[in-house]
Amino acid sequence: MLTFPCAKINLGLNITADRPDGYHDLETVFYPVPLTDALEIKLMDPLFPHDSPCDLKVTGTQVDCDERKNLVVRAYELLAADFTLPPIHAHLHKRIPSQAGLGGGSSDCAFMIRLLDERFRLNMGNAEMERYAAQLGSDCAFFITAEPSFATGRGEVLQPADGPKGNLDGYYIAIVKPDVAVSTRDAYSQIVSKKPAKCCRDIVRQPIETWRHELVNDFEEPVFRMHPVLGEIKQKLYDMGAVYAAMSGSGSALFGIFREEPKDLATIFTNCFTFQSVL
Ligand SMILES: C[C@@](CO)(OP(=O)(O)O)[C@H](O)COP(=O)(O)OP(=O)(O)OC[C@H]1O[C@@H](n2ccc(N)nc2=O)[C@H](O)[C@@H]1O
Ligand SMILES: Nc1ncnc2c1ncn2[C@@H]1O[C@H](COP(=O)(O)OP(=O)(O)O)[C@@H](O)[C@H]1O
Repeated sequence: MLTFPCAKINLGLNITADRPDGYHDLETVFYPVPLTDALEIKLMDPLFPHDSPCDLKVTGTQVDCDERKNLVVRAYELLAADFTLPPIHAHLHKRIPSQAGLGGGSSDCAFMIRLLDERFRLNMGNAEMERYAAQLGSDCAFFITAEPSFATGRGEVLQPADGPKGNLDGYYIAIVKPDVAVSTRDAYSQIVSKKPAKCCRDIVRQPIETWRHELVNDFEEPVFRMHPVLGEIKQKLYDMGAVYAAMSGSGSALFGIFREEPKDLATIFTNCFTFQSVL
């Protein structure tokens, strides 16, 4: 059985408070984008010699973590503690860049939970799958439905991001991934949390032309200070005609939203993806 875990971008991201558990409260609009990994599972032959009941092979772009610690394996182990699951082979083909703020690892584990639920008829509803996903990472729960969502709490409290102006159907989204790695934990350590003047959910309901002046990702200021090239890429996306451009999550990927398909992006940026936003 095969599935395609998608990436996300953050339309606005405000870190609103420090929490006693060491995490931060935030407000963000998660928006799914059709840049995907591929994830397949197959039943393991009972005679196949195995160390782990989830035998994972990873291909494609590099992931900086041991296969046994991969979030796909951790999702299997989390469910295997509560459900009877047979041993499986999993194949993950990575296309979503890592340490990009695009939620690639989070998406893989949420899609693994969905895949296991469907294949082995675990009969979990979305709410139960979201609870499992949230145990693996703060933004994992969003990927269970991967619908545009307004997120609060650690990122796991989700509501539909309603409002027609938040729907980017027909627009082109360009994602640029510079050769800079940003650790999410380090990025959070640079943040001074505060409530925004206006909530990002309300701003994305406004006409997209207003976003440039109102929609903020709080990580940009400290991360651009550490890596000025990221601010330069954001400006370049505006110079190329983006109606809105920002960093995604804690970086280092930048995205631009365009009315017309941006031309020659690949000649300007070495690692970039463009697609029309159709949900
Ligand atoms: C910043 C965001 C914004 O969407 O995305 P990415 O840039 O990673 O895509 C998310 O909050 C990332 O969520 P996720 O990547 O799941 O984070 P986790 O694995 O739960 O936590 C990694 C580390 O980030 C910090 N962390 C994370 C979430 C949060 N609300 N407060 C935090 O302080 C903690 O230091 C934690 O140890
Ligand atoms: N399936 C996976 N894909 C990507 N990263 C993974 C995966 N499983 C575990 N990881 C670890 O999680 C970290 C964060 O995942 P990543 O996809 O880079 O998220 P983001 O770019 O949103 O911060 C990676 O640097 C890697 O060490």
